[in-house]
Amino acid sequence: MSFPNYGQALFKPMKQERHEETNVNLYYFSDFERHNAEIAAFHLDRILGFRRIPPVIGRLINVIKEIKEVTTDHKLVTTFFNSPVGNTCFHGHCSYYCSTEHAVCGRPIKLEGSLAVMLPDLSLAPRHSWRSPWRRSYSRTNQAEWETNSNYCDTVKQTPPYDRGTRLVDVIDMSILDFLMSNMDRHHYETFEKFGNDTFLIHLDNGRAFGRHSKDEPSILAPLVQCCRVRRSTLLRLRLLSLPPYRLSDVMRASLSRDPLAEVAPLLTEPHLSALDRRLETVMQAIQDCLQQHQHHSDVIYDDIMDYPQA
Ligand SMILES: Nc1ncnc2c1ncn2[C@@H]1O[C@H](COP(=O)(O)OP(=O)(O)OP(=O)(O)O)[C@@H](O)[C@H]1O
Ligand SMILES: [Mn+2]
Repeated sequence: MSFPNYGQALFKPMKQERHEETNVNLYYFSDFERHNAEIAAFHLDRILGFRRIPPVIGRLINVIKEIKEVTTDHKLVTTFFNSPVGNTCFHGHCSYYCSTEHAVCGRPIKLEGSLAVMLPDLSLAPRHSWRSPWRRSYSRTNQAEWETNSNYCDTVKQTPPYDRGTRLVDVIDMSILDFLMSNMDRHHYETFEKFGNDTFLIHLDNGRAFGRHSKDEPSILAPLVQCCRVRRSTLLRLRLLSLPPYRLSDVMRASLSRDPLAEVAPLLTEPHLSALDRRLETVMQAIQDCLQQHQHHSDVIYDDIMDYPQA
């Protein structure tokens, strides 16, 4: 979406009700994208102290006044229609999913959506897209190597850029974030090319997170479990978020209540918030198991805050 002041944002419309859980027969790669997941992922990433997801905010949009009547895309205007119950819908033009069957509909003209801050244009700030070493196979029949080889991390650790610096612990942070929000769709992550290899990661596309609250997906934690490495700053933050006064679900609830869409309905339902606390316990237990399996704490804990005193 482009604004009159030339600002841009990436818009994802609401596709699914907040209380709906992803159908158990759907593979992760067929799941819908959820606008509230994009918003909640931004908040969670910030609460974890990572700040690798560009800001995302919710908006209730009037599809006639704020899209149809002001767009300069004349083709888009021709795709607006009224649904049988009188809601205003549109589908735009693209190669897949741009048809009346996959239209986006207002109620009757109001549409919820997420707006992500647009990163600088690729011509100004080129980004490198990195395939995650723990990428899923995106197939109903094939397994990825990490699913069958329990020594997989040893290979990753020897492969640049994971063989030095913080890249490996960055990917492990990413797996903790994804496990907490149950995102199985992290096929890639990005970096700004200008900053070389010693730089922070960027996590775009979080729309398939927060699909199920009643089930956890342990395989998302494979990088942590297989490598038994974690940043000390991450561990300290997770510990803090396990304490009653800073309970992750409470901090998330408070943070999400500041989003404009919270006035329509809470961004995450209570079962999703409790799932965060349950999954955080699982992460803490995984780190505990690693510490027990290793002789020295420093084998497991990557000390990235050396001037901060040990507990
Ligand atoms: N905040 C952003 N700023 C700039 N570009 C972005 C932003 N978020 C996503 N993109 C780019 O837009 C494209 C599509 O975004 P996204 O992956 O979220 O949508 P998608 O519908 O899930 O697409 P895909 O099927 O490719 O995963 C990606 O190439 C991504 O690099
Ligand atoms: Mn995607």
